[in-house]
Amino acid sequence: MDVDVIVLGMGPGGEDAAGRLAEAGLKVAGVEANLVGGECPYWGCIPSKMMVTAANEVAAGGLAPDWAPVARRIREEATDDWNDKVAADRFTAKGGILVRGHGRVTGPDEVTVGEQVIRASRGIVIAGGSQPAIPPIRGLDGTPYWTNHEAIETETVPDSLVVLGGGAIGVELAQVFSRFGAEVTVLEGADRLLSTEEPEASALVEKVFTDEGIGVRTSVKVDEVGYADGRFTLAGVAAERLLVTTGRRVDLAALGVGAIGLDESAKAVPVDERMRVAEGVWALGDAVGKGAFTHMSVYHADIIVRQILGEPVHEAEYHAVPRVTFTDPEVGAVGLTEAQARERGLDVRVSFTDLAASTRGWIARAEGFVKLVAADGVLVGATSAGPCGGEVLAMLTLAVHARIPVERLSQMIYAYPTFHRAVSSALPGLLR
Ligand SMILES: Cc1cc2nc3c(=O)[nH]c(=O)nc-3n(C[C@H](O)[C@H](O)[C@H](O)COP(=O)(O)OP(=O)(O)OC[C@H]3O[C@@H](n4cnc5c(N)ncnc54)[C@H](O)[C@@H]3O)c2cc1C
Ligand SMILES: NC(=O)c1ccc[n+]([C@@H]2O[C@H](COP(=O)([O-])OP(=O)(O)OC[C@H]3O[C@@H](n4cnc5c(N)ncnc54)[C@H](O)[C@@H]3O)[C@@H](O)[C@H]2O)c1
Repeated sequence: MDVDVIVLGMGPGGEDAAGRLAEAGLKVAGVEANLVGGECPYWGCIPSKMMVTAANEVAAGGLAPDWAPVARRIREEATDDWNDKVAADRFTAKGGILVRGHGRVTGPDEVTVGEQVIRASRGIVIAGGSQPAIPPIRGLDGTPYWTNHEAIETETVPDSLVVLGGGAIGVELAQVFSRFGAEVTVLEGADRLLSTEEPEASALVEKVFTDEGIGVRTSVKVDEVGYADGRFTLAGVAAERLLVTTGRRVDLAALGVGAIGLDESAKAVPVDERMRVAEGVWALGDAVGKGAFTHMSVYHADIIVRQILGEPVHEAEYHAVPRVTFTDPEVGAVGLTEAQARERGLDVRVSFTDLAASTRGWIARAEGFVKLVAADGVLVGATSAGPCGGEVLAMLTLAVHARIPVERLSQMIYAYPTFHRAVSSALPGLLR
């Protein structure tokens, strides 16, 4: 088959790129091995945030800890029982050609799916996303451990759960299952949860978890997993279920990118600032290792689509990448942490404000904080943790993205009494 563009992988980034290119009148083949929409709508962001929303209502006392309606909502509203007909129809209605199956790049303008060879005259977009990275722990292979897929699909809450890996997925799901009645222990290899975020964020989440009865063990090295009589045992903890959330990996060999001269043992598909891999080949999203977030996939897709359509395009920038971990309290962060800024040799200034010191924080009895990291008179990073940490993050993302001088930010009027007013309390600490 001859087309204009092949999009290999129809996750959030691939689906967006393929749909927009098809709408613009190009002949687009979207290749998908599993479900059109990818990880985010079926096993990631959307169902996990439905779980988080329900868990927060349980914790607030507004909802009984009954899992059945949560599982039903995920099945009926989020995933259509893990059926992508709506998404597939949406793409074909735009004129796109959906090719189901596992595709491999077999040349600079060619992707092969089973017996079918597809050739593209305008380009290939590699959008294969990522898969759970499973550590090579003795005894783990062959056991019925969960990844995010089984955790999202579950119709029952286990009586006990060990979560291996205290990153974003691990902490969000640990709190959900705990609030729905499971006895949960998080085992983290690093010396703190959310180890890539500010240490104050880790301390806050660890404190809240401990207060809620979630076991937290850090600096844990798991050498062996035992599984017998329906129970897992690892690092001295026994539980009905084991959820492995130890990061994600990109399988370059499965994408066949050796055919265009790439090292298939690399961790990610290498791209330049316009997401170009080679002449007529682009890549996006989790596959390029520049932040595994849906908003990054769609950001990349926009840069690629504009080039293919000959529209004005900007280069990808990574100084203001926002991320939100949807624990309660939420941890929102953008740009560099203090440690990362110091590692870069920047002349760093830091300021910290406890949310409880702000009027709204005090009224809401909120736990959280705002931490600002500045260099050369502009914010280079910030963390907003609290009940609306992900929303307070918006103004901080704008400030880091647009490099608004700290001085100018300190002249702004902050509505009273809001959580974001804590930012105005932290700013003077950067100016002194
Ligand atoms: C539990 C969980 C919660 C998350 N929560 C959030 C959140 O709150 N906010 C956020 O921003 N991000 C979140 N993420 C991350 C987000 O889901 C991913 O960053 C996003 O889905 C990546 O999009 P993508 O388009 O790069 O790839 P993916 O979503 O991984 O999709 C890639 C697609 O390509 C297909 N594919 C791969 N290889 C081939 C091949 N060779 N041939 C054919 N098809 C192929 C796959 O089947 C898949 O459908 C979460 C992830 C998880 C697991
Ligand atoms: N709210 C969000 O935006 C959101 C939510 C979930 C996931 N995501 C995305 O998905 C990505 C993957 O999530 P994740 O939580 O799987 O990965 P992660 O890389 O964020 O965290 C993995 C954690 O597991 C630990 N770990 C690794 N190997 C271990 C081992 N053998 N024993 C014990 N601990 C071990 C790491 O130290 C790390 O803390 C995230 O980085 C994020 O980009 C985003």
